[in-house]
Amino acid sequence: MKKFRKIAMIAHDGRKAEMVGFFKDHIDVLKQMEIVATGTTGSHLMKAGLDVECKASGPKGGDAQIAAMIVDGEIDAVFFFRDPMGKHPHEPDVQMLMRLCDLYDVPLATNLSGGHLLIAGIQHELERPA
Ligand SMILES: O=C(CO)COP(=O)(O)O
Repeated sequence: MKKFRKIAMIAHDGRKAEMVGFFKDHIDVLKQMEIVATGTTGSHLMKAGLDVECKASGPKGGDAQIAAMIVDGEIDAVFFFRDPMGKHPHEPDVQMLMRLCDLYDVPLATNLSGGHLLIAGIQHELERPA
């Protein structure tokens, strides 16, 4: 199992409130890692209490920037709360990011329940003796 040092957090507009609630629920685990986020998601998360590295907004290339970090081996897990009912001009970037998670075997949670499970797995790893 890999160690979790840096994670990405992304939420479509219809899922941002959920992401902020998730962030607050798990802040004790999340504060042990570096967090990178797409622009608007990141600004919401910073207001909720932790330092977050903010990339461009999703429609302006933020997903693509995080995808490039995945290729470079910089991201250990991705929380991407997607809105399946929304239409997104940058859908190709979203697909690319998810494809690269699969290609590089980076764990990806695309909804709240998956997010809770992934956090539980990360917490377990962080607490395991080295
Ligand atoms: O569009 C997004 C993900 O595809 C999210 O981008 P923002 O966090 O900038 O809203």
